Amino acid sequence: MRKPIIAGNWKLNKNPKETAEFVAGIKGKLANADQVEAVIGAPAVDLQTLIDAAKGTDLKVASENSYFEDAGAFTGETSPKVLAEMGVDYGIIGHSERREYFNETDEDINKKAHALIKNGVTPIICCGETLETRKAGKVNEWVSGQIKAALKDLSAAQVAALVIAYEPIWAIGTGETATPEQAQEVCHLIRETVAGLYDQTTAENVRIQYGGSMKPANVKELMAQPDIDGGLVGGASLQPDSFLELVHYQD
Ligand SMILES: O=C(CO)COP(=O)(O)O
Repeated sequence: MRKPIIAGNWKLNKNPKETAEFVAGIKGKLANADQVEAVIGAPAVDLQTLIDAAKGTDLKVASENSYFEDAGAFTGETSPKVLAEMGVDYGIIGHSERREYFNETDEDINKKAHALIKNGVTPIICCGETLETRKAGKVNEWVSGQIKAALKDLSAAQVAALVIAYEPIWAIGTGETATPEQAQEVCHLIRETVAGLYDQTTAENVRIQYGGSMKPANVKELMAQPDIDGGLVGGASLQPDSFLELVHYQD
């Protein structure tokens, strides 16, 4: 059974003070931790505050990006080894904003996945197509290509334990959500791709999130889809009440 995972991705929002305030706002209110995993992905400069504030709660912590080397002369980068030492649970990698604005390639993302796993941090690997690719009818080929590249040389056991986030770029921050059917179709394709690369058991274990304007008003119908196991949420994860509503979508 795949445990649903609702993860916020704060992007470049919130400072340490706002981070602590957010956690104070959800403290004692994650009532369904045995049924749904709740995660917040925060900027690197907020992670220590988030980890300290989340102690004693069921909230898990994610980084938004990390490098593929543990240490060395890599000015400005974030070490996956240090993230693990700090107690970070998940590492978001390959977000479309990183691919677009910071020129991250599929090869970088694969190296980052290996580095996180080596250090005991669970990757959340993002994929998704542009509107142009969708209009050209090339979603399947594009997304399965991203998945194959990101998972290169990972073992079946490693893939079964990680999380894949399908985020159609045209739905991110636009208010335009993919329909549950559109999201399900691609999440199913991702699971089929994993089954083809590995086996049915691995495909049945890997968790797949949808991301792109997920909010309290649409979370239920998206989560009702058989291949959608969670959400990666930007805007609607910034306020405690909205995040709590998403985590409690089953109520
Ligand atoms: O990019 C996203 C999460 O990683 C989605 O952002 P929004 O929920 O703001 O559309």
